[in-house]
Amino acid sequence: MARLRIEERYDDAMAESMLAISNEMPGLPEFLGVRLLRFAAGRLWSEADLTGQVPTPSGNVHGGVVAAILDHITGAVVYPLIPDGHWGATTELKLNYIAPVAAGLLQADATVLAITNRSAVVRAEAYMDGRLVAAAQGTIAIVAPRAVTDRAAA
Ligand SMILES: CC(C)(COP(=O)(O)OP(=O)(O)OC[C@H]1O[C@@H](n2cnc3c(N)ncnc32)[C@H](O)[C@@H]1OP(=O)(O)O)[C@@H](O)C(=O)NCCC(=O)NCCSC(=O)Cc1ccccc1
Repeated sequence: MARLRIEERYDDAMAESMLAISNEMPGLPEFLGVRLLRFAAGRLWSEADLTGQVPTPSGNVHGGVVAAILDHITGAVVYPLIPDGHWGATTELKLNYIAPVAAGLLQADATVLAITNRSAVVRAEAYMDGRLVAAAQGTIAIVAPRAVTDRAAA
């Protein structure tokens, strides 16, 4: 497969489908209250109402909640760029907590910095009241469906 640019890979129908699926299905996004808002080629915007999240003893939202949200959007942003049925498997994610997060509305966005046929490097940032509170960067492996992998190995 030839190396394609992000704009050439972008599938708007897949992006729409991701918005519908991710915002309706139960699971971690529902648990965290995170909603995907909008995709563009290699970009994703989201928000999460952290009002109901259990705070740490210091009264702030647990860092793991913010990490899970950034993990979710760094994976999700890749889907409109990869072949239908492939899996975006996060293999590494590093994160800086920059400021304490109080209960309220968190805004987070993800950007694909680079993508090949096998992996993507993605950056994500989280904001509270316009202030940067966390930044992450990760590697997403692009994994073919098992049936394709199994046929190639046979
Ligand atoms: C698969 C790979 C990434 C790379 O493996 P490779 O270099 O290709 O090596 P190899 O071929 O040796 O396979 C190794 C093992 O993988 C298995 N396998 C292979 N292909 C498939 C397949 N198609 N489906 C299922 N399994 C498959 C294979 O059977 C073998 O299993 P075994 O060891 O025999 O039992 C592996 O390192 C891995 O799974 N890492 C963990 C990633 C992870 O769980 N990340 C966190 C969740 S992602 C997330 O949350 C992001 C997100 C957010 C929002 C929305 C959506 C997404």
